[in-house]
Amino acid sequence: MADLPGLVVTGASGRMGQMLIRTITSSDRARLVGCVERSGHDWVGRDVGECMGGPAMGVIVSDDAPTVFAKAQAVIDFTAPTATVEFAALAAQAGIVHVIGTTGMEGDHIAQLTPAATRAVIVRAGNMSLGVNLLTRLTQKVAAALDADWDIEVVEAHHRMKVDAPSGTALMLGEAAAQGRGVSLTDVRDSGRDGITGARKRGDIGFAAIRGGDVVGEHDVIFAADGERIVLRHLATDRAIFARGALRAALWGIGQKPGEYDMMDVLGL
Ligand SMILES: NC(=O)C1=CN([C@@H]2O[C@H](COP(=O)(O)OP(=O)(O)OC[C@H]3O[C@@H](n4cnc5c(N)ncnc54)[C@H](OP(=O)(O)O)[C@@H]3O)[C@@H](O)[C@H]2O)C=CC1
Ligand SMILES: O=C(O)C1=N[C@H](C(=O)O)C[C@H](O)C1
Repeated sequence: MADLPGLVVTGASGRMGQMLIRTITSSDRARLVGCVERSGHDWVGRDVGECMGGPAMGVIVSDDAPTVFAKAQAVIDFTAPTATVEFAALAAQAGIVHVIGTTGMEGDHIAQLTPAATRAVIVRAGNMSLGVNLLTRLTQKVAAALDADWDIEVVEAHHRMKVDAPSGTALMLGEAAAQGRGVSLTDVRDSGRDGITGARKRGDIGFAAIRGGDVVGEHDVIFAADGERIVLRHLATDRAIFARGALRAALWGIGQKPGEYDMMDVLGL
């Protein structure tokens, strides 16, 4: 057991934090060696199992990331962009793998990961599930096969607590569609339509976001032409799919050279 790779979870109290803790502690391929929450959080200093309403796990939640990272081979981080940038520097200092599930990262956040990736492995993806990563490849292939007579729209739905839009997954799918078409998403992205928007511009890739209830995550990529429509769809009904993907990414990352990777690399897609 002590030989298994040691993993840390940041944002331990979050929806994904708790799912990751359950996934790691029920796996026979890794062990949980630390949990991090921000200073002042009422879980800090308490056993994480008890915080989650179950038996003690022997892991005390800490707000001291550098000390906890020093005991681990990888950290799995589903938090928020500013926190993730800070954790990337600390993971690089400790020389451990940093698996990033955090979405809503803007260009400047992503640029700040580059120095860390010269010293350590970073695996980052807007969606860690096998299904979505397969859908991403399919989207690229379908987009490559069709011309701009086919309008591309990405529609996503998530729970009422989600703070970023379009979702990280929607952007992954949009990027794949743009790549398939041989264009840059920045040049053709159309998100947040409201009011008199004018007719749709040929070649644009549109995004629409629905927020409500407890929806785990739903994504449609629609290819709409005159007289016909293709819809590629992924429905997530359980956050365990993301946690399993993140665990797989952490174990894969431990054997790699420093650099920035994504789930396509991990899954070999
Ligand atoms: N890539 C993927 O496959 C998936 C990605 N996600 C993404 O993961 C992220 C988290 O989602 P979810 O678990 O639902 O969100 P939650 O809000 O439930 O959890 C976020 C956690 O991060 C902590 N956190 C936020 N900011 C900081 C900070 N500055 N320092 C330390 N901790 C911080 C929060 O602590 P506090 O409560 O104190 O704010 C909380 O514990 C989102 O970006 C989401 O889009 C989600 C699912 C799948
Ligand atoms: O915030 C979420 O919940 C999710 N976020 C990711 C995203 O932004 O795509 C992945 C998944 O859809 C759930």
